Amino acid sequence: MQAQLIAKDIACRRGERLLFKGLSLACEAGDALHVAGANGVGKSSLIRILAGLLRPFTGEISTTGDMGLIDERLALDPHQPLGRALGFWERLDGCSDAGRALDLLQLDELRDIPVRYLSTGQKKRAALARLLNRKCPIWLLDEPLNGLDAQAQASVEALVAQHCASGGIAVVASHQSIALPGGRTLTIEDYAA
Ligand SMILES: Nc1ncnc2c1ncn2[C@@H]1O[C@H](COP(=O)(O)OP(=O)(O)OP(=O)(O)O)[C@@H](O)[C@H]1O
Repeated sequence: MQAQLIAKDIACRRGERLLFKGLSLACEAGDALHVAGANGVGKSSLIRILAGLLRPFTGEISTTGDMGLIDERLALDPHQPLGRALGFWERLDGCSDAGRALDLLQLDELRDIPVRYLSTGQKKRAALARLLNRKCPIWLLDEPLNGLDAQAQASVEALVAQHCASGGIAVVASHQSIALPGGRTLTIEDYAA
């Protein structure tokens, strides 16, 4: 079955504030979508709603295919060397070609460094390596370019393009511009409540 992600008539309330309402989107296999907007408009909230981690105030989400989320929380043991921390998930995820992600993200030489010592950009690349190893069709990326230099940003854009070219879906929340295949953008301010 092909990947699909559909959100219908979503409203989001945080605390006492309605952030946005009437937001719908539909992504099919191969689609990428840039979720844009200023700080605090609700980009992360939308990503968390799509991931099933936050209940929408109104509306419904339906998905076909597994989802993988990258946000500011790094789901890797900070006390383990990077190679071992990734290895833990590789075994759980049944990943057979773990070296590929380390290569693609230029992490090979950091294998023996404890995760807590990695720089911001290195941690972001480690999170992407874990996502690649999971081989899930729907990627939800919250500010994936934060902390990355220009070369690493271009690598992320290339990885997303590759993922979509092979039938994946990518929804990317970013306050900065990002080159995604198809160039579709959803601006949260357009749905301000
Ligand atoms: N648990 C919460 N209770 C109340 N308000 C919250 C809660 N979580 C977030 N907010 C508020 O909801 C708004 C949207 O937050 P969100 O993190 O989704 O914005 P964002 O567009 O991703 O911002 P940024 O670009 O700064 O990451 C913010 O004003 C934030 O303060």
